[in-house]
Amino acid sequence: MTQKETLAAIAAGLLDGTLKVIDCTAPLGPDTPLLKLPPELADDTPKIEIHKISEYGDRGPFWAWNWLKLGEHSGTHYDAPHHWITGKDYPDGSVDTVDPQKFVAPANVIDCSKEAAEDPDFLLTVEHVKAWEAEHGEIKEGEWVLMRTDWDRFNGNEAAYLNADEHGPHTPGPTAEVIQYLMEDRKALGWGTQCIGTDAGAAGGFEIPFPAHNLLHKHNRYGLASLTNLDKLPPKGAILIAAPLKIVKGTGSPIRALALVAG
Ligand SMILES: O=C(O)C(=O)c1ccccc1S
Ligand SMILES: [Ca+2]
Ligand SMILES: [Mn+2]
Repeated sequence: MTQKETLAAIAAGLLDGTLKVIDCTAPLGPDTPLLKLPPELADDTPKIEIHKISEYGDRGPFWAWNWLKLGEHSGTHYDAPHHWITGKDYPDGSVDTVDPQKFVAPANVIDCSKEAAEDPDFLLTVEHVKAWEAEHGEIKEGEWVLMRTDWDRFNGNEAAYLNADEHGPHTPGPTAEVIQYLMEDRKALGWGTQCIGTDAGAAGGFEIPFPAHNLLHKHNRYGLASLTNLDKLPPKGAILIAAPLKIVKGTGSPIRALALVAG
């Protein structure tokens, strides 16, 4: 099949509905859960605000529009290499300089939903990833690897989504070795999760603090956080559209994550 025929088939599938578009994005507004870091360590992203400029009234008779107070790393969002000190020097490491060719790519979805339901501190290991590859096929260079935990079910309740106690947040994520493996052995495009960030909740206390951020961006690769509806994606075969806003020198951006899935 030629590229033209491939595109024509995609167009036909989109129009007749046999090629499904799955929304992998959480609602973005004042109720969006945001990361809470230890106050003695860091400042946090402020809550999202949506301010009305006009709504067909005396300040704009025929139109409605708002202005936003919005952090780059809010809701379903994209982490660019400049987000982390290990990626700070890449000339193509901010959201406005990442090659757009990287904004559409195949996705591997590793289902950890049962493990995460049993243990909120569940960590995906290289053994898990290799067992998954043995069943579904190898992760190929340039593909996304997404950790399905169905944590999006808590997204409407910030306390449940962050799941913190006196010891800190308890949310699932990867070991450092998994990210090392995906970056160095598989040359994956990046790593995505359904939790507040690409790292596990306890990752601040790991030997390499926040290893997913550290290693993804050290390798000039990308992260996705707060994804939804990964339960609607197959283990392999989906195409993920994950394009950040072209924020000048931006370290990340809220995105509308969309997956193309064969019907
Ligand atoms: O990239 C993020 O939004 C994120 O998860 C994060 C940001 C800053 C510090 C730690 C983390 S864990
Ligand atoms: Ca769902
Ligand atoms: Mn982020």
